[in-house]
Amino acid sequence: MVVNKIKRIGILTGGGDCPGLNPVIRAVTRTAILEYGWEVVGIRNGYKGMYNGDFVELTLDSISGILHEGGTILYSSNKDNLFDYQVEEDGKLVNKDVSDVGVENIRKMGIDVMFIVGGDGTLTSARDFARKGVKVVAIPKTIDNDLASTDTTFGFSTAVDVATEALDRLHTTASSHHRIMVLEVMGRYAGWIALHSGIAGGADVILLPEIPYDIRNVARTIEERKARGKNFSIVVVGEGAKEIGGDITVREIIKDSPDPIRLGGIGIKVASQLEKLCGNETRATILGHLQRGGSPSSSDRILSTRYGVEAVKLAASGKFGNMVTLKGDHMSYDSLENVIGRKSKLVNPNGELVEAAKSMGIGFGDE
Ligand SMILES: Nc1ncnc2c1ncn2[C@@H]1O[C@H](COP(=O)(O)OP(=O)(O)O)[C@@H](O)[C@H]1O
Ligand SMILES: O=P(O)(O)OC[C@H]1O[C@](O)(COP(=O)(O)O)[C@@H](O)[C@@H]1O
Ligand SMILES: [Mg+2]
Repeated sequence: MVVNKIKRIGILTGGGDCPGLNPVIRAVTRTAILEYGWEVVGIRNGYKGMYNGDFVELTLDSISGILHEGGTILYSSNKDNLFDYQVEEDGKLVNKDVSDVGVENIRKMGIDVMFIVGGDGTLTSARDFARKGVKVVAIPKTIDNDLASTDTTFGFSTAVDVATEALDRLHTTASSHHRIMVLEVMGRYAGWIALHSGIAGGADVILLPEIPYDIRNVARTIEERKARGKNFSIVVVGEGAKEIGGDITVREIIKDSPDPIRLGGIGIKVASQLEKLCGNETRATILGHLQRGGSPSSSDRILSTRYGVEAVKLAASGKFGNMVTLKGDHMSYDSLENVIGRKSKLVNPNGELVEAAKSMGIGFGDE
């Protein structure tokens, strides 16, 4: 019954891009057209496109060949909060709530349901549009894997693969030169990418935002390796890692971004401290946006497809104001109110994975 009321859906991607966005767009479009006979409209550049009316018709043809492509054919933005949007009025720049303009634009386009793909920021706006009466179905995305309502987000596995490959490559050059190699990876305040790639890439030390470290403990782990005849070491640092009693390292503040802090620089700091303490030549690599670009892994393609198909089914059954989730191996959903109300999902310092790593002799700098 609900199905018959939907004729046209819209889809937008917001926040930092990540591998898997194109497979989600493809899954939503194909399922909507093939299973339900709906029309699909893409909204370009995240919420900015909703404000400017930047819409594009999505057809089976136009989404063909994007499954393996990184990025998003709809583009993305981590600025442009329509509830607090910068506009020019009487020659002055002022911030205003222009969300009604966005709602009116999608109404004029005949969009019955909005599919919104994003992380905590994008989904905060999605919740606010749902509160205004827009029929919203949300799909979680972030390489950081820090959204609490779902077990795993797409993009994470690809980011971990990229970081793991970087560690494999750093290993050989570290060994040739008896160096300490420090790799800084993304993740904001969550250490998932650092922990997973560190284990997969055989790191000797993993520094996480969730486990503040003492650099002397890190140096001791490296010295113990040297005593066993290993004169090189690999350290993975999550960008949000900090010393015990210390602060996060901020790279820059992006003023017009609702989440203005950009982390970065901790890898260089750790490398220079270790060079002094251990005496080995030390180099730092900041992996940066290589983790976000490029083709999604096969598991991310599958996960994105599952999220996309499930989101369309959720809309067809009239369950609006929800985000699709993965719980164990089951697709489910949670209300956007709950999703946004929850704290970020962080690494448990006493969890099984950290304990397993410690059992393997990996140092975390805390002891
Ligand atoms: N607190 C907020 N309230 C409403 N919208 C927000 C908020 N934070 C971010 N947004 C909007 O969500 C989008 C993406 O934000 P960002 O946090 O950078 O990415 P992500 O969705 O990956 O978390 C931007 O359009 C931004 O304006
Ligand atoms: O691309 P930018 O603006 O430099 O932002 C970098 C940040 O975005 C991320 O890559 C992804 O974060 P989001 O999922 O919240 O967009 C973080 O890991 C990183 O700290
Ligand atoms: Mg965010």
